[in-house]
Amino acid sequence: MQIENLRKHYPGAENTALQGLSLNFKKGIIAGLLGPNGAGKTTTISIICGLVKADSGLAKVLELDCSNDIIEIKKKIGVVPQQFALYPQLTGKENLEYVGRLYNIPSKSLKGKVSEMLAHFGLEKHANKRVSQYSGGMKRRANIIAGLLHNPELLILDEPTAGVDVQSRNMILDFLKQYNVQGNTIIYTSHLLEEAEKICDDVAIIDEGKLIAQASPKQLIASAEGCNSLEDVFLFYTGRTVRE
Ligand SMILES: Nc1ncnc2c1ncn2[C@@H]1O[C@H](COP(=O)(O)OP(=O)(O)OP(=O)(O)O)[C@@H](O)[C@H]1O
Repeated sequence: MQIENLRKHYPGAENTALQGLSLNFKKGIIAGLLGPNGAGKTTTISIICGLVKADSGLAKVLELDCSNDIIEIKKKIGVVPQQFALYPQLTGKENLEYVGRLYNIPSKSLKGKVSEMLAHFGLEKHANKRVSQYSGGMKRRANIIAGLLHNPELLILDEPTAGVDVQSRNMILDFLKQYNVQGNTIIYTSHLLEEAEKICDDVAIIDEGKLIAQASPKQLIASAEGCNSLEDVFLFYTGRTVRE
C-alpha cells in the first residue's frame, strides 16, 4: 500500500480528517495502522476501498490506483469494517452465502467454503441461527469471515477485535497470523496496543491525519526515549490529552 500526501476534509466537518498523510506498507506483512480516536484511520481505509474519495493525493494498493482501479481492487482485497456488515434477520450461513454470491464464488464451492470457515471460527453450531441472536464475539467472527470468503491477497480490518473476549481475540489473531503465513498481506487498525505489538511487523502511528512514526514495534520502542512498550511509544508521540 502506498499513500502520498493524502488529504480529506468531509463537507461541513470541523476538522480535516487527513492532512497530507503519507505512508507505505510492504507486501506480505501484518501492518498496524494505529492512532487515537479521530486520527483518520477509518478515513484512510475507506479511501483505499473506494468508499470515500480523497480531495487530493495518491493512494495505491497492489499497484492499483484507488481512485481509478476500484473494480479490480475490490476483487483482490477484503475489507472487514468496524460496523457489522451482516443482516441481523438472516442466519450466519445465509449471510455468508449471500456475500459469497456477491463475490461470484461458484455455488458448487460456496457452501463448502462457508461451512469450512464457520467451523474454523467456531461458529458451526450457530450456522443456522439468526445473526440478531449472536453474541458480540460471534458477530465479530462472522463479520471477519464475510471479508475474506473470496480469499483476498490483501485483508484490511478496522478494529477486528473490538469488544470481544480473550478467547475470541486469540482465535482471531491466530487466524490472521495463519492467513499471513499463507502469503497474504494484512493491514489492521486497533486500539489494543499490546496486541498490535505482538502481531505487527510494521506499525504506522497517525494523528490528526498525519504520519507521526513508522517502523517495527521493536524499532519504535528502541528509538523513543524511556519507552518499554508500544503503548509507551504511542503516548510518547500522541500525548495524553483525551480526544473528542
Ligand atoms: N462522514 C463524516 N463526516 C464528517 N466528518 C467525519 C466523517 N467521518 C469521519 N469524520 C471526521 O474525520 C476525522 C477522522 O475520523 P476517522 O473516523 O477517520 O478516525 P479514526 O482514526 O478511524 O477514529 P476512531 O479510532 O475513533 O475510529 C474525525 O475528526 C471525524 O470526526
